[in-house]
Amino acid sequence: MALAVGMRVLTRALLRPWARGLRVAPGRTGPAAGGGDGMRCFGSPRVLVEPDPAAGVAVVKMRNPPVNSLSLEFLTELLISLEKLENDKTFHGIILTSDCPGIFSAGLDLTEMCGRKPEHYVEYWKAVQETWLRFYLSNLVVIAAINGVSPAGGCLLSLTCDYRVLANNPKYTIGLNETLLGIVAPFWFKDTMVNTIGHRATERALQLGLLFPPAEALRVGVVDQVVPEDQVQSTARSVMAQWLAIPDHARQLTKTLMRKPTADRLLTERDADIQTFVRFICRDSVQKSLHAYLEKLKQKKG
Ligand SMILES: CCCCCCCCC/C=C/C(=O)SCCNC(=O)CCNC(=O)[C@H](O)C(C)(C)COP(=O)(O)OP(=O)(O)OC[C@H]1O[C@@H](n2cnc3c(N)ncnc32)[C@H](O)[C@@H]1OP(=O)(O)O
Repeated sequence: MALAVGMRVLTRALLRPWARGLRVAPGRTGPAAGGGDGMRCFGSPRVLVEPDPAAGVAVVKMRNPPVNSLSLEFLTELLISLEKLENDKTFHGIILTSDCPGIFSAGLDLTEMCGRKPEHYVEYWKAVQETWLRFYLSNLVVIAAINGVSPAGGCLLSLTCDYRVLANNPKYTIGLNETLLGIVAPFWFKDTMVNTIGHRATERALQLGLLFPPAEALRVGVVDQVVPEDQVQSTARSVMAQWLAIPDHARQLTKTLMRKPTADRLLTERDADIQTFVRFICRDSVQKSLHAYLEKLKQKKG
């Protein structure tokens, strides 16, 4: 498909400067998680991929401690892993989960958006856009096994998936809480949420910066299933089997049909969106809010 090919070329071009110096980590030996045929785990320092070739599935574990914040390097590694799996005909689905106990992802890395130069903000925002586009439109079935708290960008990442399973732990809240930080969720964050839970629920959730605990997240539809913590991975696997039983080309085309109009909106306004982000993030008032928020996080410990 022209769009997919175009995006791939774009990704490669975008990734090249960031990817320089990144080395793929040597795989752990032994059978893949889920009883695969012994194919080695692979990945990079911040992303561990556990392949199960027999099932056509790979578990992608985010491991950017302490909180899986979506830094530029981490996003780059995630994209490289996704591209590698998409290019390997063995795989039809991935389960996206976390290797950091209690945290799925703390969202965008606040240090990438604070006290940096405008050129850095441009580079960072391109990576955030690219990650959203690539995950949102991936031909693979992508299931989020959400085993921790998932605010803002962490929630967005899970919303790009085809299905979300959340561990039933009251601490594991999920939502787009940007307004609480004095910032605004961009239109494509909002569109992704609208496509998932509808306009009215999104309007309320975004303005109030709601972080939903599991029962509430299920009720409003931010997640598809809430299960005991020790069943998140096994549930994600059974759901995956159900999705993989559908003829792949029909499922892929249907996914594109559903998601392309939303993705196209960003694709046509990509540069303008970068400019909007940079203008917004460079404002003194926004920088002050973000600094204050980061300080509050740091002081929590002391
Ligand atoms: C018009 C439109 C224009 C466009 C307008 C712009 C649009 C931008 C959209 C933004 C989207 C986002 O995702 S913004 C990010 C939103 N994210 C959040 O609000 C989550 C903030 N974090 C938390 O609430 C908590 O850290 C939480 C994840 C629950 C984990 O709590 P814990 O007690 O386990 O851990 P903590 O002690 O808090 O954190 C451990 C360390 O990690 C750091 N840390 C925590 N979250 C971090 C983060 N997101 N980025 C960087 N660093 C983070 C802390 O400062 C600590 O650093 P040390 O003290 O040094 O160890």
